[in-house]
Amino acid sequence: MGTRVAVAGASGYAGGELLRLLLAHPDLEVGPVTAGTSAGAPVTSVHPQLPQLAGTTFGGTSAAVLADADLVLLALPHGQSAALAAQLPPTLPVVDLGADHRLASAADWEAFYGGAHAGTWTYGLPELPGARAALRGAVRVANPGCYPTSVALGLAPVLAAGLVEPQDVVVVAASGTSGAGRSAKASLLGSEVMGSMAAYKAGGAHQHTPEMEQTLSAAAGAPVSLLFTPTLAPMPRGILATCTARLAQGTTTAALREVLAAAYDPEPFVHLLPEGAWPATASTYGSNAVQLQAAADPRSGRATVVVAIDNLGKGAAGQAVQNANLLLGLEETAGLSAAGVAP
Ligand SMILES: NC(=O)C1=CN([C@@H]2O[C@H](COP(=O)(O)OP(=O)(O)OC[C@H]3O[C@@H](n4cnc5c(N)ncnc54)[C@H](OP(=O)(O)O)[C@@H]3O)[C@@H](O)[C@H]2O)C=CC1
Ligand SMILES: CC(=O)N[C@@H](CCC(=O)OP(=O)(O)O)C(=O)O
Repeated sequence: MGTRVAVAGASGYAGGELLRLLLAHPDLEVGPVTAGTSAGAPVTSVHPQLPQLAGTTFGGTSAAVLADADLVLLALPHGQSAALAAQLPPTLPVVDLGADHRLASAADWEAFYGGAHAGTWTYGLPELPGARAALRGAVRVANPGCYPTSVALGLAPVLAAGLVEPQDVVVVAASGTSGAGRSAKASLLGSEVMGSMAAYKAGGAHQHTPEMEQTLSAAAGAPVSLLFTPTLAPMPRGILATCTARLAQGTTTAALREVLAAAYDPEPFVHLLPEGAWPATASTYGSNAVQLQAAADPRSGRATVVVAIDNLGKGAAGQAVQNANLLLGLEETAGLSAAGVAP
């Protein structure tokens, strides 16, 4: 029998994408599949795109059900993972797609999410320096947030190289509507989203701000201050993050690109585009790919790094499978594609 993977929150958007990836994975197979209000319903009634699971129904979510697997993927709303994970056998590998175990600072958790801080797990962004080795030896992994994945990959190398200043980083990012989860469907499918873009949680209020600062401060070796403005775009999937930061003295476009190329040329999923080409979400659609580009603007004194991902791919389920591969000692790229679906 292959390695069985349990998915909690399998009736959600991230859960559905996890199931799609697991069904195509050469070494993993779908184990217990659990949900909340959808428990008892056929999987295909929620995910008609997964005919291989005809005949399978969602189970109720409990530690006992999930423990009947070799690895557990938690795709539950924020605040729902910690209590459940605490009841699982400590040796059972778990990747949590939610935020419960991402932040080291209890004060930041309480300020942005509320409630008690559950603790910190190994942060699952394999392309960050040193992360891969830590993930290979980990049992519990906090999968990063969708926006923080894009921003960290864009800015960490240039901050680490001292090419931009750690203070006054500004990020404006657009997300597809699936980023808000299935439960937001009724309002997101309505006329208020189609044909319009809207900012939300602006003015430093978004819960991903401390997660971005945490990762980037570690990369820079100095505290990073960052203003993040998320926007909702009328598309089902994708994140386009536009990150700008003050240039350090003498930083050129060539220097930014050289550092990003050195960081990502060996990476199977992260692609620095040819100079002058800028990322588009469509190129990453349905994949675990990341596309990025950078330029220095001496006139404004700022660097721009633009990053595109699929929020459900590298922003959630793809990254979780990449982390699961590392935890289980499998080929890191197994079951994952860097090729997007286009047009
Ligand atoms: N969507 C995205 O792009 C990304 C999502 N994530 C994270 O993944 C997680 C899931 O997000 P997403 O798929 O978008 O959310 P959805 O709202 O689409 O799905 C939530 C899932 O959790 C289940 N659920 C809710 N409450 C409970 C409960 N009390 N007990 C058991 N199951 C419950 C739901 O089941 P049911 O519907 O049957 O009640 C559903 O399966 C979140 O933590 C999110 O932050 C991370 C990165 C990106
Ligand atoms: C469009 C939209 O609403 N996006 C969500 C993304 C949250 C999410 O999915 O959270 P994690 O990535 O932390 O798990 C938001 O901005 O809150």
